[in-house]
Amino acid sequence: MRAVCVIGLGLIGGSVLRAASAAGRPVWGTTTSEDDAAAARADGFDTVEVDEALRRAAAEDALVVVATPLTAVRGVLRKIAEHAPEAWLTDVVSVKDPVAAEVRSVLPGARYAGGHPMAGLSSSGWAAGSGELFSGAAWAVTLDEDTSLEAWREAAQLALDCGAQVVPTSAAAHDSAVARISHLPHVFAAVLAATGADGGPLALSLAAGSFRDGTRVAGSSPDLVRAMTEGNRSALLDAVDDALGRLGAARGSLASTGGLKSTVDAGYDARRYLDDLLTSDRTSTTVRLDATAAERLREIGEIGGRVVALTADTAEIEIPTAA
Ligand SMILES: O=C(O)C(=O)C[C@]1(C(=O)O)C=C[C@@H](O)C=C1
Repeated sequence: MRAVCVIGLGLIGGSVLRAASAAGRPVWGTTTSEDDAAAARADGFDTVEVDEALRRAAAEDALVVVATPLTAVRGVLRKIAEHAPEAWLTDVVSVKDPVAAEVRSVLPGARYAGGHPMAGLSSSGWAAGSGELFSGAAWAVTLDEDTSLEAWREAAQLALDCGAQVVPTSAAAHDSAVARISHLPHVFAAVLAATGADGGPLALSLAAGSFRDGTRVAGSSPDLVRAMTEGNRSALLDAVDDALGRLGAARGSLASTGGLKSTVDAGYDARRYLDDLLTSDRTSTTVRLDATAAERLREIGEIGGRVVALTADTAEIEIPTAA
């Protein structure tokens, strides 16, 4: 089993390290946080300083996983270029196009496929992580024209070892999807929390389920939220525009007719669809891919003992999810 070297041992990196280790892979990690390093060591994990971690990655032909905030990625890639310029490489950063662009410019020899586990908590740091964080979660693994299939397979295998479900996507399609279902919710949560707080102590002392659910991620680390939302600026602007259009329509309708029917009905239908998706007894994931990506994935055939099946005409991919 290929060894795994994790750079950044916060909530996500720390959870990858634990899960990969539990899957039986040799693992070590490195972090600039003294607290996270000490906590990881106390839990029995091998942590070393970054140069040593990367020298070891080169010697053992390990998979290097970048698990730092987007703002630190360029510096980390430069370090990797110094010690392991042809590394097997993936990352768990929540935007994919900017990371892929950095890899192309700083580490052209790396065998890279981007990754993004769709799991998190509003708390951060090693102590908040767990080897089960990704269990059953979707994990995007990016496939673009210049992605090597071997690198894609390595990144997908890590996701499977962490108990996640692989969702293949291009970096650009990922970024616009995630702008809507992750970055926009973080902006909404911030706006909602601040708007509710403007209602004063009475409003907050009456706050119950809807306000708590809608504002939960407003309690996430502001630095991390800013790094992911600002890092996906263009796609997020489109999503914000779309949402503003809907809010404007809701306001217009409320002001003119007093009715919110179309707003509420559209939200209800969307949420019911999501619930069906989450609760259905799925034995496979179906993702629509463009024809080129589908054709390339067909070459992989199988990852982690699971067959990747493509339906011929529609360029959809079915990945059985049963472990
Ligand atoms: O559950 C949370 O607290 C999260 O914010 C997790 C969440 C999200 O759902 O938006 C946030 C960022 C990650 O990149 C992926 C998932």
